[in-house]
Amino acid sequence: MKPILEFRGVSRSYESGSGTQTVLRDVNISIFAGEFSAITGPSGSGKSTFLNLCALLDEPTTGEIYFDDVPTSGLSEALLCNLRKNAVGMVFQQYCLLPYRTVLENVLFRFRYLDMDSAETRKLARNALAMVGLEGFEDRSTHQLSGGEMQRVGIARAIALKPRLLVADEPTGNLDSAAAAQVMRCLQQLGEQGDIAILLVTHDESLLKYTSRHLSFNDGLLTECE
Ligand SMILES: Nc1ncnc2c1ncn2[C@@H]1O[C@H](COP(=O)(O)OP(=O)(O)OP(=O)(O)O)[C@@H](O)[C@H]1O
Repeated sequence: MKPILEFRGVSRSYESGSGTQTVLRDVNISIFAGEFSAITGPSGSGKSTFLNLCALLDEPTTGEIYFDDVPTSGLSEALLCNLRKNAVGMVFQQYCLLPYRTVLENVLFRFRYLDMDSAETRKLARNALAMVGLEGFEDRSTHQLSGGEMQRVGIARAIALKPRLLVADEPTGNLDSAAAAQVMRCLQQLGEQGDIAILLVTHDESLLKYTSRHLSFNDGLLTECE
């Protein structure tokens, strides 16, 4: 099986007044469909930097990132933009929902700027809501939802276009343990369907029981944990 995403010799440095700070060092990893990977590590170890590279929001300083076997450094900004829109879904700690809009409107937001038939987008949005267990919630306003429900709307929005890769930065960071478990089970089920690779950054090691792979960063170095 070919990886969805492959890092070969990737490093990322930032320049500042005080010199160069290397945040990721020689990262080599392949990410496959059906995997649900947890990414842990101390604060400042490079987790979000890695996630931003995976979501193609940033570029390596050295090395190459392959998306579906294609080296991304050779892609035009238009093609990269297309990949970001269609092939990558993102879930945020703060949910980032439109306030006082319905659940369905929030998921439909994923289709803005896309030239798609509205009957088709509504069908995809409803399917995505069903996949996260929110069938029947379509017409509720987001301010009537619990935190766990809001995050599942965030996941539905992220998967509505059937991305190849789902990246989630601390998606349970604002949730109590019961709601966090609900969100993790939802992500686990999505991963088990086998079409998508899920990358989850978390500080909470108790969530590792839901994931199929554990990657850990320490001072910019990636370790695969057993
Ligand atoms: N755009 C940037 N410019 C300069 N330095 C940056 C930038 N983004 C991140 N850094 C630095 O890179 C290092 C790693 O940051 P990153 O956000 O990837 O860590 P993290 O492991 O996600 O941390 P946390 O768990 O606190 O979110 C930090 O020292 C941070 O200050």
